[in-house]
Amino acid sequence: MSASPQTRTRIKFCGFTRGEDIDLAVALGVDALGFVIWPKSARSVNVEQLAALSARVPAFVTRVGLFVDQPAELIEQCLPYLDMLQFHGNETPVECQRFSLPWMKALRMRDEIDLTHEAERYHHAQALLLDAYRPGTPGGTGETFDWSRIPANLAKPVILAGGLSADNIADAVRQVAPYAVDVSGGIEVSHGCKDADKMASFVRHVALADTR
Ligand SMILES: O=C(O)c1ccccc1N[C@@H]1O[C@H](COP(=O)(O)O)[C@@H](O)[C@H]1O
Repeated sequence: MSASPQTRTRIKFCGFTRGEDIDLAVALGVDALGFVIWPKSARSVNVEQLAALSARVPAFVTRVGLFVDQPAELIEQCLPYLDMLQFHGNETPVECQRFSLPWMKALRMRDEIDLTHEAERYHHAQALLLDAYRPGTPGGTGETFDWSRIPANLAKPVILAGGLSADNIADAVRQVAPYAVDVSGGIEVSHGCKDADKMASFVRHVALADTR
């Protein structure tokens, strides 16, 4: 539910593990930086690493913690270092809502998903993040999905994710007109290590698409 007209597509870069990559993303004007707390990810950081990386993020840049069906106690430990939560597993609306921070719910685009219903179900979410579906993997697959499956006028802001890169982001922004876009693999040299040129090119292509 968007209250005001959108002027530009917001950008979230996800999966930071290195301070120098954070500095580059901030310099590029990226709106939100994601930290994967899920330990099975090749991009995961623990609470101590999160604290150190989070301290590097200046004011007015949103620090997002990504969790996949993890214990509430662990999430509570991370809260002081975050501004927003990203639930990327099978968390229920009640489970997402029990913390003191705003949150987004990631939905994987399996064939039978009903996004209108999910938007009602997760009505306390600030946004819905739409990602590709690969059985057995919660996300970060580097795969795209058919963007035409996203209904127009969904009751929640859409954060488009899944296999985005400088090569396809302009098409994605023009076709979907999402509130924001989120990328991890498409701006990396290797898992958790971001590529300065890919990050800059991604931001440039979003801006170009926004102006047309
Ligand atoms: O990045 C991960 O390792 C990850 C692990 C578990 C769930 C989600 C994960 N990342 C999120 O997945 C999407 C798409 O990533 P990609 O651009 O296709 O690599 C994005 O929202 C990441 O935040």
